[in-house]
Amino acid sequence: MSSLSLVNVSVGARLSQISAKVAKGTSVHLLGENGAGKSSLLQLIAGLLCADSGDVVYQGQMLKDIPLAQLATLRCFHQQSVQPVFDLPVNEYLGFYLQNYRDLPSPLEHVFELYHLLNKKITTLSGGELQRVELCRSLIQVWPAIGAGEALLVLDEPLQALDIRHQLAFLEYSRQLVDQGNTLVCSSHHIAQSARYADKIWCIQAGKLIAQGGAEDIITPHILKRTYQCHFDVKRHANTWQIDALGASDPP
Ligand SMILES: Nc1ncnc2c1ncn2[C@@H]1O[C@H](COP(=O)(O)OP(=O)(O)OP(=O)(O)O)[C@@H](O)[C@H]1O
Repeated sequence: MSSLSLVNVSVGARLSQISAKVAKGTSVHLLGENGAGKSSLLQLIAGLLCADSGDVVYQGQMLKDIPLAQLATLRCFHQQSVQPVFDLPVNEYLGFYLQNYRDLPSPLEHVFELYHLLNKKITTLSGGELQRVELCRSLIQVWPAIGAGEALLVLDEPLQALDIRHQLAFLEYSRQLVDQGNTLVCSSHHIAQSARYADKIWCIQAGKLIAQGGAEDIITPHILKRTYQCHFDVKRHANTWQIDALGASDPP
């Protein structure tokens, strides 16, 4: 069953006639150059941007007909950059979102290694520390749905600012969440990590979905060149990928 269907969706000059399906319990990574439309598509999927034409259907219901309060229990949206406005310690900030939970769910505390950050003021965190707190906050919002394997996780550049250890910890954890039935749609500028961890990759170029499929079909020099206007050398190892960008001009 499809968790999410996009049917011929357009938004101004930002997205043009996008049609795709996301099965429940799968992960989709969006690749594309700056300004291609990845964030716009994620905002649309999260119900935060209205389509000019076409439909977004989530679990058999038109997304625009789902009350925001209900949607907020089913899907979370992690923004690409968040400026903290509250000068609060991290534990008090996250406490706003915990609702009926007394403590931070331990998998989140563990994956995002928040132990030593909990008493720090949120305004004093490094970029990567803030990213870990914000990812944690996004997942807390839908924690009951995650537990039931019913959540839709819409994450704009979740790997941004994370060091490599925290990138891998997040990617491994998101794989577990997807294997439990949750659905993940995220954007990424880390092509090799996406090739390794995504079930499906969507390539966005100038607001159009120009290619979609598994990594073995999509992560090719030809499709990456169409996506990024850049030449690539691609090598696949056992379960990792080596992807070298060779530059915009023709290779010698
Ligand atoms: N609120 C807005 N109103 C009008 N145009 C917008 C708005 N937000 C973004 N755009 C435009 O839509 C296009 C797609 O932007 P978007 O943020 O979706 O790109 P992106 O693929 O996420 O890029 P990046 O990799 O730089 O994050 C860009 O041309 C951008 O200038």
